[in-house]
Amino acid sequence: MTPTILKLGGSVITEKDRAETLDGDALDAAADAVAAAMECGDVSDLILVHGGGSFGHHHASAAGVTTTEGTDAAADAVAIHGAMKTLNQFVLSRLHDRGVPALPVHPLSAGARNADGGLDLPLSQAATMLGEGFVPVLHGDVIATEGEGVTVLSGDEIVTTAAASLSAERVGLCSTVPGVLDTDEEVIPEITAYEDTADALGGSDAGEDVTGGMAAKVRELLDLGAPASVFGPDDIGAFLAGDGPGTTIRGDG
Ligand SMILES: Nc1ncnc2c1ncn2[C@@H]1O[C@H](COP(=O)(O)OP(=O)(O)OP(=O)(O)O)[C@@H](O)[C@H]1O
Ligand SMILES: C=C(C)CCOP(=O)(O)O
Repeated sequence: MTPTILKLGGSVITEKDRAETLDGDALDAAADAVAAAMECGDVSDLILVHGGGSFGHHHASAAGVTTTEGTDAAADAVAIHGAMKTLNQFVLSRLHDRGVPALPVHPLSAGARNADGGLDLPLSQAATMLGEGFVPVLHGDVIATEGEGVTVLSGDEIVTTAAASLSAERVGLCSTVPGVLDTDEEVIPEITAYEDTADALGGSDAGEDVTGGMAAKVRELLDLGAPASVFGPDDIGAFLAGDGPGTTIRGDG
């Protein structure tokens, strides 16, 4: 089994500058593209991951929790995790409306980080779901972290971890932008080293974001041993059909 992993950016499926606000039209369009690709056989072993948008990032920011700064307040952890489960439920129901057999996987209950930040995220549940014909849907979350309480786990880190442990064939990150943009706002077709694009790379312009926006995304994807595509919402279908839209990030692992 060589799955395809697609992340739906939180900035795509939510209104990132308004707390806990879904972008229903954008989520419908993404769900349409996934359902169409599955129905015509463009993709079969598909894992979906979604980001936090105005659900996770809003609560994480209010609690001062990031990928490295944790909290030991259970109420804050539950607020962040609960918001992400709410968003996950929206994603699942839009997929179910279209006949996609999606099942939730909540990382808080599955994995942990050690004191060095190393992530242990067992994914046998997702692998077994794939084998049974389901589409696992993971999401950015909080995760128990040695010495920090809980920290934020970004959807991007889930993507790279899952891609490595499940030997993903294809990896795609759908964000609001049509790819990684250079300083003239043109899509960069291929990135092989962080220094090539560092001048143009910033955080998220789409509201609160505790996980670092595009700069963090590129760093994460360069560490992956497989090529990954960053593209906009209009290119979900093209990606699932096997094209490499937007920017291809090709690190050396
Ligand atoms: N050089 C760049 N090219 C493209 N986008 C950039 C660049 N520099 C900064 N950005 C910002 O990065 C954002 C994408 O990162 P963001 O973390 O918001 O994505 P996401 O994965 O869709 O959302 P989330 O983190 O909520 O899941 C873009 O919307 C843009 O505002
Ligand atoms: C803020 C939380 C809880 C998840 C962040 O995931 P991301 O939006 O993929 O960076």
